[in-house]
Amino acid sequence: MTTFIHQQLRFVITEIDKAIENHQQWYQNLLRVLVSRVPPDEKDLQDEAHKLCEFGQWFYTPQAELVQDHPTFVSLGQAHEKMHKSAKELIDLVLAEQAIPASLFDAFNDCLEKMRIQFQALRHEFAELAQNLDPLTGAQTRAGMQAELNKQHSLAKRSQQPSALAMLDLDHFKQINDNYGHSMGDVVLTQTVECLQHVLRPYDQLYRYGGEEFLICMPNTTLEQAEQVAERMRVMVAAQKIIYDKTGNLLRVTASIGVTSLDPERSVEDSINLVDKAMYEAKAAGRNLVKVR
Ligand SMILES: Nc1nc2c(ncn2[C@@H]2O[C@H](COP(=O)(O)OP(=O)(O)OP(=O)(O)O)[C@@H](O)[C@H]2O)c(=O)[nH]1
Repeated sequence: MTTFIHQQLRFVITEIDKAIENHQQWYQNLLRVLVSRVPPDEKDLQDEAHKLCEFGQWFYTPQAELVQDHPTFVSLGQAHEKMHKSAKELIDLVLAEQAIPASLFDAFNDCLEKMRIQFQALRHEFAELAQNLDPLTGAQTRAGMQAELNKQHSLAKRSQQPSALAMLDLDHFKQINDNYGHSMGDVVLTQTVECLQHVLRPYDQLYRYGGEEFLICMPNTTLEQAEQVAERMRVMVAAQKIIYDKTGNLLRVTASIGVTSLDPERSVEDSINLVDKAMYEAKAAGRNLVKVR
């Protein structure tokens, strides 16, 4: 499944809001066609009417590519298409000066209601996703962290599926703020999260745990694999090219990373404490290091 960044989520929510409003307006016009026999909109008479309304024009273009595979969007796409096809049947009958059977009108209303429910479900889902993302970096906030860790913990207990945690803290971050300014510090945080997201798999979870500290939960990952991922993250963070002035001068940043397993035999809190300890060991041993506990 696609991982969305905060800005993308906001953009999609705006499109959903527009679609809800436009379809409200569209429905009123349809009623005028059906009841008062005003001429219909040409677009509604086309077989591909669902691609021609404003939402369709957005949904069926590359612009909306990032949501087209999303399961709730797939269902919405189907409900939306069915509703437009059903509306076309009603309009065709009106144009042929035939009565609309009550069953057909009921079927249309049913489609309309299903589509509205899908829109609301999507809005709710995306608003919730956006709420749980840190607006600066796009990493997840700690809001949903405990629930996710508990879930992985009980999965590990029931199915013997190993999970691992990593705690990553940027080194001497205060100096970055002091030397280059707080807004440059913000750029470093944002760029680092982007860089980490390239290393992580879609089902890994990246949480902003504190200012410049991130907790990573890696489901279905052994301790050895987690150490390799952490090593890749360390190398990628250190290799980042962060430009800090107009002449293209680069700023370098490194990270200290602790790794441990989300061991079903101990509590989630104990695993977090342990991964934190491992991260501090990496700091104490000279920084820009991975330590496993
Ligand atoms: N720019 C920026 N700075 C932040 C943010 N959140 C926390 N910080 C800063 O991060 C710095 C963290 O500093 P310290 O905890 O002293 O750690 P450090 O300088 O990274 O040193 P070590 O962790 O020991 O390597 C503080 O100066 C915070 O103000 C943020 O959102 N943006």
